[in-house]
Amino acid sequence: MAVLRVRQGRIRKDQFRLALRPSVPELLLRYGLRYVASWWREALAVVLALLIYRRAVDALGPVGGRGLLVGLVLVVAGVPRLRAAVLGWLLGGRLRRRWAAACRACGLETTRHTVLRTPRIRRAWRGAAGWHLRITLAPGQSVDDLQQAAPRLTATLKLRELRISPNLARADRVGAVLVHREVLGRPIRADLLPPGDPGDLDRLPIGAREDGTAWLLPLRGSHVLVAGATGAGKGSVLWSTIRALAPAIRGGLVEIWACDPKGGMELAFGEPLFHRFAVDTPSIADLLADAVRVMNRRTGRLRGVSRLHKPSTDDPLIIVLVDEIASLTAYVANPKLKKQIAASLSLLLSQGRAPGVVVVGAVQDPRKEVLPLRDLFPVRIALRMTEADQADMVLGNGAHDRGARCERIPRALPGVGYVLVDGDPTPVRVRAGWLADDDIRTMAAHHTQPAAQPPTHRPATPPVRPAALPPTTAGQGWTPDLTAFPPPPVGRTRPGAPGSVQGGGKAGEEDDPTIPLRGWRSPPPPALPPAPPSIDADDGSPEAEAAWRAWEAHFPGEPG
Ligand SMILES: Nc1ncnc2c1ncn2[C@@H]1O[C@H](COP(=O)(O)OP(=O)(O)OP(=O)(O)O)[C@@H](O)[C@H]1O
Repeated sequence: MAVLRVRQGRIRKDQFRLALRPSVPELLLRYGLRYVASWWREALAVVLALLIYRRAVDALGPVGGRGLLVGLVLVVAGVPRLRAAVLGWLLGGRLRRRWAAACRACGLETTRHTVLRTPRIRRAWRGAAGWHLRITLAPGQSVDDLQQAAPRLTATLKLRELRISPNLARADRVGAVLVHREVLGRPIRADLLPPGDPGDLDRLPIGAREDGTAWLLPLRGSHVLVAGATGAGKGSVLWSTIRALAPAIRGGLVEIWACDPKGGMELAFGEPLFHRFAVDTPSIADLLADAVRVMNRRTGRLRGVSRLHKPSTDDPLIIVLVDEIASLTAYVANPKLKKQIAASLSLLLSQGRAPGVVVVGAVQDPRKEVLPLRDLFPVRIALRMTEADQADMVLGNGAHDRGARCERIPRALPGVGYVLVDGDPTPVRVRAGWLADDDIRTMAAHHTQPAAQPPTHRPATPPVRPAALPPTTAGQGWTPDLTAFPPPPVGRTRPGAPGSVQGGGKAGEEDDPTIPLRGWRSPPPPALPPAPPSIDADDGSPEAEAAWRAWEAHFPGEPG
């Protein structure tokens, strides 16, 4: 600080001097003020505690006073919200000091009116994974400056991760999450998640979020894309979704039309849950063509009546579930089939949301060349990726900078990924529930479809013996009572033998995972319908109409 001294009212060259060194009182004042500004919260807390103690001693005596103080501390420590508020208030001061020092060290300091400024924490609260901040940028800064400095700030503040997200309403404000610990480190048992409500398909509980709340997937009126490298846990997202849908499947409100282009390796052991199941390219093409036809009919029926299909037992929500969707869009060798599949998928993705034909797809490689329809999925989940730019391909531009560091998710954490929730641009870290093979077997045995359905290919396994269904009250929060359906006895039998249901797990992971159903004789397999006409042939000609009528004769329950 420079002090200008003027003598005799006029400034002359030899009549003033600059005091370049601060005086002792100045130093005392400066550091005293800084100390008070830094520690005033702690000091205030001590003063308040002493005041309360003195008052309590006056009123209740020394023992009563101490008891009251201890009681107060216990109440604050015992009530999580109170504890978080008090700790947040107390530690917030120290956090602000550390943050300001880190910003200075990382060059995030600007000068205004000779005052040095750093991005300022306006609000801070502690979450399960670390601190959540609301920050006001210093003059002359933008959110990009903070995002560029994020790796340096992460190291300076000794964090696991730092996520910076812009505030869409004000350019000078940003949100930040200082992640200190991995809260999704342990697998989440899907059977411990809340069961899906058959009436609420907008919020399916399929895992947990980093803040400890349930990860809810909106499915009705949407399409969902799950992207991740091999072994990233895409299967667990698909199975958790099926688990959450199981009560609705059983209640007849949802039909799953499953396609497993990998020859049934991933989905085959949930086959009893599926309304239709296809494992080879021609039958998948037929399944998708049929989904397009149902969608077109529904669109015609709903036109002018409703803008969003409401699932009912007569008109269920159809979920076209595709594992490794790139096998259908990029790796099909037959050009005609490839074209037909591409046409069906584009129609379903562009028009299927409103009439209740929803696509849920998994993909390893999210590049546009592999999945040109990527942008037609409104809900996207990015699991572990191999390259940094793939997070942006899935979640949108800038997602990686805002914290979706998918390439840094450890291999040891399958099922962990990032999603965007409720239009918030900050990616939320999530982990899908994990269903062991036995859980999938039990679920498949307990939640079979209400009625046998015409399959697109001859089922590899006989249907599970049907259990008596409890009365369902669709849409009124019915939850399945699993205790009413004891699991079938588990034992060893020849895989694929009559009277056995193929077990779960990836093929080859378990040597003989089968469930024998003693005394149960397989019913004869249902008559196979003729091959469906291709959608290219649906040109309104009498021949095409006749072909479709022959095909539809096999589906008496199909809404016309
Ligand atoms: N949510 C999860 N929690 C715990 N473990 C999981 C989870 N998801 C997957 N795993 C484990 O990771 C392994 C690989 O998962 P999964 O088969 O679902 O990956 P994927 O992405 O579908 O791989 P691929 O594309 O090769 O089929 C599983 O066998 C399982 O052991």
